[in-house]
Amino acid sequence: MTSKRLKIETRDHDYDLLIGTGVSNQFASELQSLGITAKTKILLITDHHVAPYYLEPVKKVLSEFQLFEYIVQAGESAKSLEQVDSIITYMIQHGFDRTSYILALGGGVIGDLSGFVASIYMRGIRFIQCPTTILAHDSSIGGKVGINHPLGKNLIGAFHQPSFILYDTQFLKTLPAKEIRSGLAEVVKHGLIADSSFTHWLNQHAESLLNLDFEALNEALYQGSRIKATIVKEDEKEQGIRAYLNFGHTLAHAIETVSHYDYSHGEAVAIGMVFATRLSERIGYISRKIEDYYLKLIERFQLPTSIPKAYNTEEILQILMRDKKFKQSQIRMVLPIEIGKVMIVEGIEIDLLRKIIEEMKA
Ligand SMILES: NC(=O)c1ccc[n+]([C@@H]2O[C@H](COP(=O)([O-])OP(=O)(O)OC[C@H]3O[C@@H](n4cnc5c(N)ncnc54)[C@H](O)[C@@H]3O)[C@@H](O)[C@H]2O)c1
Ligand SMILES: O=C(O)C(=O)C[C@@H](O)[C@H](O)[C@H](O)COP(=O)(O)O
Ligand SMILES: [Zn+2]
Repeated sequence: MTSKRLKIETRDHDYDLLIGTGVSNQFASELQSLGITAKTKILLITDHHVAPYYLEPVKKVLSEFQLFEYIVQAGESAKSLEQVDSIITYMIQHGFDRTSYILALGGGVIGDLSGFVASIYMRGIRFIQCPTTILAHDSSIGGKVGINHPLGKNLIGAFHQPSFILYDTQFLKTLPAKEIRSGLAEVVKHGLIADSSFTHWLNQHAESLLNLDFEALNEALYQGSRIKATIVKEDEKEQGIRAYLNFGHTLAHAIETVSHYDYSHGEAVAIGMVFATRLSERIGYISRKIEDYYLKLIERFQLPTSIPKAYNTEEILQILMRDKKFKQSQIRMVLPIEIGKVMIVEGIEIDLLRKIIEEMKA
């Protein structure tokens, strides 16, 4: 595909997402147009899986800038206060100031961690997202940045919008199969919450997407990003419809925590979407036929749809009760009402959640 540009509009500032196979060769000129000069310090943050593939190529295209690098251990454990502390110490020691930038080169973990550091370093500096996973088409847009607490996922964070997103889909060619499937779960989520024709398109293109057919992939990532950008524009701080982007996440975050992150985020979201769909059918918002359509779609992407028997239901429920969508202990969830449409439902009975969790332990 030729590259595409999408404007992300937020109250704080607008910024561009530049997406396409090979767009990293435009990286330097894009940074210049943001006003970044050779005097600006840029801290490249990446992880130890991504670094061997892409750190040197990115440093090469950005060689005219004053680059520093910080490599963290790959995986969810990097989203921790200890990691934030070490990066901030490095930045202070290396003279980073309020004109400096952070560049997040990696998946959602690196984007969330780097963005969080940017949001608090000297009360906030600018940052750039350079996503390297399919999933990060979601995490790089919209400014939700943060880290985990041992008691739960993403419980510490901020809203801090990036200044620019450069998404070179060529970087996806080294993704392990598990991460391809995981990222596609969030693409499917974008279809299911907002666009029935995109959902049907995804159903037809599951195989090409799983095989990293770049034409299909670029299209899917652009459409998913467009859906996310539209929602973020309308409700940047999640006062209303931004919660739709949380479809599947109420249970997902609990599954990730209970599994000690053995389940990837996208896998857990897949289980969570099946859970929310089943709940919606039980309450009577959707038919069994639509429930089946959702289940089959998620299965087509080779994603998990059940909960391991060994997981303790009461522990899952306890973690789930800390969901950020709940208000004054009232259970609020995003449930599907037709293909491509969801709504927020309040006052769900905990016993019904318990029953469905038990049923899903196939
Ligand atoms: N802020 C948001 O709006 C938002 C949205 C969705 C998810 N998230 C967060 O994103 C995180 C999940 O992101 P993720 O799935 O990208 O996980 P990740 O960043 O852990 O990446 C997954 C794995 O793939 C490796 N990897 C990354 N790019 C690679 C490449 N090009 N080639 C080979 N290996 C590569 C990583 O090292 C890691 O091992 C979760 O913490 C989730 O909570 C945030
Ligand atoms: O951007 C959003 O809003 C989302 O909910 C996107 C989700 O895919 C993402 O996993 C997000 O980090 C979840 O947010 P949280 O507020 O429930 O932690
Ligand atoms: Zn998510």
